Order: sequence, then structure tokens, then C-alpha cells
Amino acid sequence: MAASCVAASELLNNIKQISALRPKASYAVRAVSTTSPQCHAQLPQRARSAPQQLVGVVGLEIHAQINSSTKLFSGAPVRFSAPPNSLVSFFDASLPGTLPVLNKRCVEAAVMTGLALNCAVNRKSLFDRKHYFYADLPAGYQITQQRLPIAVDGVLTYSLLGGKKRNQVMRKNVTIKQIQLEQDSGKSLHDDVRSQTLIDLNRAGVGLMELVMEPDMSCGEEAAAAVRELQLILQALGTCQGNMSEGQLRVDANVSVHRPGEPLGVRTEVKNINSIRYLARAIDYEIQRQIDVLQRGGTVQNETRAYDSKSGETLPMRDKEGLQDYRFMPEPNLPPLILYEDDASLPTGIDACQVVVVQKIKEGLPELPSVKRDRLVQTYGILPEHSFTLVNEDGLVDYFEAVLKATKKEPRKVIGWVTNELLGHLKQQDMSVCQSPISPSALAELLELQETGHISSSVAKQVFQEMWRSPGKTALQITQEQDLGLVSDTAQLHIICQKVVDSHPDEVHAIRSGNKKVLNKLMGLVQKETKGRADPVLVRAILQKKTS
Ligand SMILES: Nc1ncnc2c1ncn2[C@@H]1O[C@H](COP(=O)(O)OP(=O)(O)OP(=O)(O)O)[C@@H](O)[C@H]1O
Ligand SMILES: [Mg+2]
Ligand SMILES: [Mg+2]
Repeated sequence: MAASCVAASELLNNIKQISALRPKASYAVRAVSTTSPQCHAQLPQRARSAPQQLVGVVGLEIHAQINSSTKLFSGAPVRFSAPPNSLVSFFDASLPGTLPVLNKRCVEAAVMTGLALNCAVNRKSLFDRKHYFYADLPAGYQITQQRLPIAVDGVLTYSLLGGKKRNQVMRKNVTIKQIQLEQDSGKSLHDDVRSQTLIDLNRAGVGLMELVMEPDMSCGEEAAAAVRELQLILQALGTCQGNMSEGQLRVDANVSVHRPGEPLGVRTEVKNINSIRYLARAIDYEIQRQIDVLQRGGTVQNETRAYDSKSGETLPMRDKEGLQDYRFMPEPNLPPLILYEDDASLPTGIDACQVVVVQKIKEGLPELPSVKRDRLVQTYGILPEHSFTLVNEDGLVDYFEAVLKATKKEPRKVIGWVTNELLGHLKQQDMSVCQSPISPSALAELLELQETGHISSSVAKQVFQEMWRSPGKTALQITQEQDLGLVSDTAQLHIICQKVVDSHPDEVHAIRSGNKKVLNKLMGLVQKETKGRADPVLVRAILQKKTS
């Protein structure tokens, strides 16, 4: 391998101090609200065809850092948050005489991703140099695939929850124009106090897959759902860890507005988006901003804008490439990248370990999120929207299946506890599933108490709240300490039911005149008296007798 690692101290001594060249990213996190233009796809048919309505058009460019132990063209390690300039080979620092050596793992990851996104994987692709001058790109060019990328013409199918109650799963497609392999740049670190910029080359040369999507989306919500699906696919494949806040997945949103049926409008490109929530907000803000500009009689400029998560606005960064000439040219130090269909198509004398065979990668593709959702629906009889929630929330499928293993309760009865009770509590406190104070086995114990008739369903919810507040206490302990067990003493229930019947003559009259639903109100009153502990089957039977 042509490139080797330079000692960290050596490079640290040589860190260039330069004046700030790039605008700084603003990563402060604060909830902001933005105007939220309606999704074109969700507009009623009449509004959609109304000629005067301006609608948003969104196309994403996504840079996914390839999950590989070494860089794309050098043997330097890839690691997040290592000391600055400790993971830099001579090649990454562009020392004269160094040559790129293509990392097979990165090629395999791009092929795998292309196959999972239904792309045509090119048996031959080419590398090119794209020139631009930034301090964090020491060669003065990036090696990318401009003329012939590794994969083209794919499709990403994603789903949105729509309808009045947001419980209808709506499937949508976005076309993947291409996936290209390219190098990441280094990082400029801005030191405000000393008013200088330092360069960290640890990221320089890390393998990226740039996924370019066609402008098939129309609002922030659609883009957010598509990126979430892509993130789940990449994580299932293991080709990218997909953490947006750590920059492993970086999304640039191209946004324009137009009237349906007319040519697309001028686009702006929004950068600095480091979470899916901010992506949706940035896009909706930008669509609304462009609509306002046009409605005031102005024109939209073709420019790059940065999203400021503090204010929830997009702000101009610099003019777009109209002014920039990348001077693309073929990379002379890398031959065409050739892939082989299967072992039979390997030319004689070629070692199968040295090349990438597409068929082998196809055979090794893991279960993708959409297949997982279908499997969950079929195996457990749950609704599609529930499978959607389970798969989209990190760790929730495992949690759900762990609860099922420890209880005899039917999956269809467990699912509500997991997607409403548990997830509701987690969301309220901005916690992830792995941070839940209630473990799957603790929840299973609670559900068993309910299933075996020891506690009523309303008491089970009270116990759940108490378990959330006092981690470590079991459902049984709480039930015993607070005397929440089911009251099945018929004599005692008779007395309570009689009291309720005597004090509600109008309701009793209504039931006797045929309005049987009113019985539920009386049942509710009995439960109120017993703090939800009365055995509902017994109470119903007693009340029916008393009101017949
Ligand atoms: N009118 C438009 N409105 C919204 N998005 C658009 C529009 N036209 C093109 N796009 C999107 O812009 C992106 C163009 O990406 P591409 O990589 O081809 O070019 P680029 O942005 O000029 O290059 P660079 O990689 O240097 O940013 C695509 O995601 C495409 O879907
Ligand atoms: Mg691009
Ligand atoms: Mg772009």
C-alpha cells in the first residue's frame, strides 16, 4: 500500500494556521417552530390542480460515510473523535509521490447499497478529479465519480403516516439518480478567541457514497421520511452508521417552488442540517421563504444557504457553482473500477479475493426494513402502522419481541403498550428505547398480572406510571404496596353497585328502557369508587341484574 500513517505529533506540529475560510456551522439545539407549507402530495385533488398554487420541489444530495476500518484510498484508520491529525497517511496529506490504492470494502459497501436501492450497478465505473481550493482539501481536488458512477437509476420506497388520525401508511417513491464513490475532506476548526482556523485531516480521505436523488419530493415531511428510511437501510446493511449529528450522514436539501405543470423553479441548496427534524424544518422554511419572495414580485437566487437551528431560518452562505469551475478531469492514478457478475465471469488467473463479485454481495444482503415490517405484520398480526412505528424507532422491535417472549399475552394486546404507553413516555422525556427505566421483562411482568386477572387494565396503567417513576420496583411490589389487586369479593361489589344504582335513577331508567350503553357509565362509576380495582366481569354481571 502506497500510503502509511504519519505520527500524530509530527502533523500536529505542522498544523497550518489560516484565517477563517468557511462559515461556521451552528449546532446549538433548540426547538423552533417554522411555517409548514402543506405537502403537495397531501393537498386535496382540487387544490393540487389549482393553477395559481405554488408548491415545493425537493431533491436531496446525501453524503454517507462508509463504515470501513480504513479510508477510501489509504490504509489510515477511520475513527470518530480521535485526537486531531492522528489518523492521517502521507497520501491523505497529499505528500508528493503517494498514490491512491482503492479500498475493496468501500467498493463492496457501495455495491451493496446500490443493490438495496434497486440501482443498476455499473460493471465499469470511473474516477475523476473535482478541483476546488479549501484548506481542508490538501490536494486541491477531490477524487469522485463524475462521468461514470458505480450505481445509477435506483428507487427508494418510503412511507408516511397520513390520514386524519395519521394512522394510514402511504407509500412513496423517490428516484435515486446515482451513487458515486468519493473522498471526504478534512475539517476546519475555527478558534474564535484567537481568530484563526486549524485543520484536522483525520476525516480527509474517508470513503463517502454520494447519493443523488431526483427532485421527487414536495415538503419537509416527505424528505424526512425518505432520509429516515435510507438511514434504516444503511444501518441494516452496515454500510454506514448513519448518525447525522456525528456527520456520518450529511444531507443537502435542494429546494425550489413552481406551479404544477410548469417548469421547475430556480433551486437553492440548504446545508448545515444535522438531524432529520431540522431537515424537515429547514425545507418547509425554505419553501415558504421562496413562495413569499415570488409573491412579493422578487426572484429566487441560485445560492447555497445554511440552516440556523437556533432561529429556524435559512441564511445565504455563498453563490452557487454558476461562478465555480470544478475543472473535472479523469483521475490518472486509478484505472477503471471493474466489477464481475459472478465467479463464472472471472477471467482466468484472477484471484476472486482481489475483486468484487456482484452476485456474492446480492446473496449476502440482509433483511431490509420494509421486509422486516411485513414480517412483523404477518408473524404477530399487528397493524401496518404499528410495524412502521416499531421499525422506525431504534431498538423498539427488539424491545417488543423481548416482552413477547416473557408473557403469554397476545402480540396484538402487547403492541399498544409498547407503541403508546412506553413510546409516549419516552418521547415526552426525549429518551431513546435503550434508556427506558422499564425493562422488557418488567413490562412483561406487569402484563402478566393483568392477563391472569390480578389487576384490572386501568390499574395496570397506574402501575406502569409508578414503575416509570420508581425504577427498580416491580409491578407486583407496587400492586401489593398500594393494595391495587383486583376486587373480586362479590358481597363487597354488590354493596358498591347498589350505591351507584340508587344514586343514578335516570341512568337506570334509560337502561331499563333499552339503552344498554348507559350501563358502561355505571360501570365507570363503580370503577371510580374502587379506584379502578373492581373485577369488570363481575361488576357488569351485578349491574345487569340490578338494572334488569
Ligand atoms: N429545480 C429543482 N428543485 C429542487 N431540487 C432540484 C432541482 N433541480 C435539481 N435538483 C436537485 O439538485 C440536486 C443536484 O445535485 P448534483 O449533485 O447533480 O449537482 P450539484 O448540486 O450542482 O453538485 P454538487 O455535488 O457540487 O453539490 C439533485 O438532488 C436534484 O434532485
Ligand atoms: Mg452533488
Ligand atoms: Mg449539490
